[in-house]
Amino acid sequence: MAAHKETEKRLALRLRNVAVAYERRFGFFRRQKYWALKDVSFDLYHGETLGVIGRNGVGKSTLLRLLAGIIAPDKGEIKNYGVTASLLTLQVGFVPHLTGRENAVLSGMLLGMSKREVLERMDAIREYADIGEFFDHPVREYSTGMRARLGFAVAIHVNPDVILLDEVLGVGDSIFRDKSTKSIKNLIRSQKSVIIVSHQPAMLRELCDRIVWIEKGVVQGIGDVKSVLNTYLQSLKPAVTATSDSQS
Ligand SMILES: Nc1ncnc2c1ncn2[C@@H]1O[C@H](COP(=O)(O)OP(=O)(O)OP(=O)(O)O)[C@@H](O)[C@H]1O
Repeated sequence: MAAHKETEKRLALRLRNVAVAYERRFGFFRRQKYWALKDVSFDLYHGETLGVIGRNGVGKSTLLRLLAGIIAPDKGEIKNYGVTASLLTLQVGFVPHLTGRENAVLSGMLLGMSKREVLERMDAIREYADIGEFFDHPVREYSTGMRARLGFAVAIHVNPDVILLDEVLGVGDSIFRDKSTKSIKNLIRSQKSVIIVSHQPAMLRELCDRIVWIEKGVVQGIGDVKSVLNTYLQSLKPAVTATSDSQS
C-alpha cells in the first residue's frame, strides 16, 4: 500500500549518471579510488516518497549524503529545482563531554538549522526526547537508547523540503519506537518529498510510492514498489525461494 498522498509531477531533484569515489588507503603509502556509486540516474518529484533498497555496502548512505550536499559527485550531474534537502541520520556524532542540550544545538546546525531555529525548538526537542534531567547531563553518561532518542528528537524537528531518512526507523525501546515510527509516518504523509533508506520491506511497502534498488553502485531497478521489492528479495535468496515456493 502506498502512502496515499498526492504526488505532483513537479521535479524536485534530478540525477543523471552520478558517480562517487572514495579514496581507500592500503598501508601507509598506497591509495586507491573506490567507486561507491558508479552510475545513478533518477528523478524525485514533489510530494513523493521514494524508498532505496540494496544490500549492505552498495552505496545507499552515500547516495543520501550526496543528495544532502555533504559530498559532491565525481561524475554526472545533480539538478536541484529549488528545494532544500536535509539528512536525518542517527550517525551524527555527539560530543561526549557536552550536554544533550548543547549537542542538540550542534547536531541541529549540522542538519541545516540555524542556531536560532534550534533554540526556538529546544523545548519541543527536550520534550520529544523525553530523557528527563539527562538532557542537561554530558552525553557520555547516556545509554545507547538515550543517544538515539536525542538524535531522533533533533532530526525530527528539522523542516526541509526533501527529507532524507537513513535507517532511522525502529530506534530505541518499544515506547520510543512507536512514537518515532508515528512521527516518520506523519512526515511521509505530509506533502514533503521523502527518500528513505531501509532494510525493512514491510515498512517500505507501506510508505513508499516508488522504489530504487541499488546494486554495486548502479540502479538495478526503479519503479513500482511491489515489483521492485519482490525482484530484490528474490535476488537475495534464489535457491531457497525456489524450494520453499514449490513446497507451499
Ligand atoms: N568515507 C569512506 N571512505 C572509504 N570508503 C567508504 C567511505 N564511506 C563508505 N565507503 C564505502 O563505500 C561503499 C558504500 O558505502 P555506503 O555506506 O554508502 O553503503 P550502504 O549501502 O549505505 O551500506 P549499509 O546498508 O551497510 O548501510 C562501501 O563499500 C563502503 O565501505
